[in-house]
Amino acid sequence: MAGTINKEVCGYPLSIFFIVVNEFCERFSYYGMRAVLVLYFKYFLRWDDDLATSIYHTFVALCYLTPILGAIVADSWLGKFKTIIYLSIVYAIGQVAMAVSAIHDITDTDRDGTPDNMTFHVVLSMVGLFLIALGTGGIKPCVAAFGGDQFSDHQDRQRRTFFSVFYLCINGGSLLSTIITPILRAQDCGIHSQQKCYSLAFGVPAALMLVALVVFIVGSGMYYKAEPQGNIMLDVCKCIGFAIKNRYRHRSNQYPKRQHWMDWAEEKYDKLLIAQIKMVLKVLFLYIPLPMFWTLFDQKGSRWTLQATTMNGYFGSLVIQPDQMQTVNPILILTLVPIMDSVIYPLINKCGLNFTPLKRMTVGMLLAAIAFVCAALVQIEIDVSRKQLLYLFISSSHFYFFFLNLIFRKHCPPSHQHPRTDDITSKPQEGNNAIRFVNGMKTAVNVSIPAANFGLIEPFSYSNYSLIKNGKVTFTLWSGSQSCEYSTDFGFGSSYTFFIPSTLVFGPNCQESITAAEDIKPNSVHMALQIPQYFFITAGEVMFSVTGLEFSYSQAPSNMKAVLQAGWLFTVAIGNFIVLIVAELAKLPKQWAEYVLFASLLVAVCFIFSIMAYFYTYIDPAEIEAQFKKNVNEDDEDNKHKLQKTEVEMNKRDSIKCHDEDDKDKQTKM
Ligand SMILES: NCC(=O)N[C@@H](CCC(N)=O)C(=O)O
Repeated sequence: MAGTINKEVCGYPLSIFFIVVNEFCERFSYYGMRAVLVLYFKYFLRWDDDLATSIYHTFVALCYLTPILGAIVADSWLGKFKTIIYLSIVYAIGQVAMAVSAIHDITDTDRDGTPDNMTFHVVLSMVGLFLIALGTGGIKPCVAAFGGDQFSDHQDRQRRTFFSVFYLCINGGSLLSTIITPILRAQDCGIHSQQKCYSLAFGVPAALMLVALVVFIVGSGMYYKAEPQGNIMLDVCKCIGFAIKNRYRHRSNQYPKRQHWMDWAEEKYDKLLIAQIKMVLKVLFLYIPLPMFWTLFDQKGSRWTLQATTMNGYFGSLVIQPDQMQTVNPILILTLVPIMDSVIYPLINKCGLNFTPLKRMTVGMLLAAIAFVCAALVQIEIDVSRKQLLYLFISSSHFYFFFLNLIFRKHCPPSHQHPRTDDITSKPQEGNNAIRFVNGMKTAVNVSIPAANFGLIEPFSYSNYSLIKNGKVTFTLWSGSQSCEYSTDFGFGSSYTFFIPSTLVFGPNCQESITAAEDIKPNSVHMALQIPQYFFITAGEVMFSVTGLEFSYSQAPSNMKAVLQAGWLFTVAIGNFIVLIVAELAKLPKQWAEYVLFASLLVAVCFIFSIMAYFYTYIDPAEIEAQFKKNVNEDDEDNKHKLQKTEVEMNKRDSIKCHDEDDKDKQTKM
């Protein structure tokens, strides 16, 4: 580090405290918003699964395309500090826009609980997501590098510890937010009507982004702020462009071939820069198959969350929301990273196996493929249970309504017979339960719970369905001035018809009198079945992602570490685009088949990657650079030597000349 750090605590610059806290809050903000995003698309904006998944992955892809932009702005223009400040403001505005877009009351003019001008909500949320992608991606390559800048050259150990703590902060922030924001989303809130509280679920991440910004600004006086060094990316592009042009100009056979096509830039560019670009290109070539890993990895937040909505979230007395299942990933990261580093890798080494970074990444890919096979098996289990439920539904409702029709005909004149409300034939969304009442009494009955009112149910008539969350619910039934209570427990995704018999006696409770018909059974496949797929994908992430980050850093030349980091993040962006393309092209009718397709594609890509990795030779960029510098110095020494020799000879000649002239002068004077 070129600057001086004044304040240090336990050998660490105090400034990194602000950077680490900033990262924690920023990742909380990002992952918290992302955890509920696909459900917001589906249930608030009312998009179908495919559109929700497509827009989700487009957003994630954009978040990993913008790091290139952030790196260019920081390196060539504003510097990292200012780039982080300005883009964090953009980011916070985006989060606020998302929170506002989720307030249904803004356009709910008829106050029925649903937005009346969906265009307003869609446009505002899309603008918000664009600003967030610009902010989060833009600052991503800057914050880590800015943290690294705070250390002096002799603080290598501390810098390494900083990066570990930094990674743990990422996952700590992500863990907390993926627990908290789904809880906030599951709350009911609103001014005129109570709806799922997406505005709060986006509002808290917005507040955390503001905290991140304030914390970063508070540390301002303590940072080492390196000046922008000029845009290395531009130099790299120009050098590659020149090499291609020069090669094309000299395409005829009369020109001797060069060892590497980049050597055609030698006429104009420094040999060291050319060597550095060769190192980068070698790694970038190896990156080509990597996006497929991210294609599978990032479906945790979309397809897997949607899968969880069709499952049973009861863990004893604890109820897990579908989007909260994503917390399994950071929990496993926080435990698996230390276990891998201190137990698994040393054990493999002890067995005499050379578990190189590229081998680890290959195994990481295979683990991700296994995770998708697990997801497919879970999906098959869900599909089978649904088929059984549909059969049960058809048989129970047929029997039930045959029975009701008999009662209607007996008690009710044709003019009073009301048509039956449309039966639900598929599982209610979001793990809710669809409930309706049938009034078999000769008087009207009002049924209500704190969260819903079934309204006044006419004699021998049906109420509409109401969606009710899981857990214990107490219904209050009113007829004139008489009332009674009926309580029952609901699971996830069921449908019930409750029958109020003509013989109902109102009293303190009517528990025994009301009969329930289970039209659709609650979700029976337990969410715990998703744990194996989360375990495999996270173990894969530790082997692939953590190793990949380290590999990208260690194989990059000193002045292009950021270039390769941007390249690494670019593979994540491409991976998310592949989800869109494959899902769109394949259009498989069965979800499990799509999971198997993705797993097979990753195995195929993994095979190609292992062949490429076999031919890769690891390098020590610092050594190569030192060699070049030595050669240049030796050349310089030679040149200096030659120059000195020439100067001496010239001086000699001059002095002889001078002597001659002096002699001549002397002779003339004499
Ligand atoms: N477990 C998620 C995680 O650690 N994510 C990191 C790295 C993501 C990536 N694709 O490189 C993060 O910075 O969010």
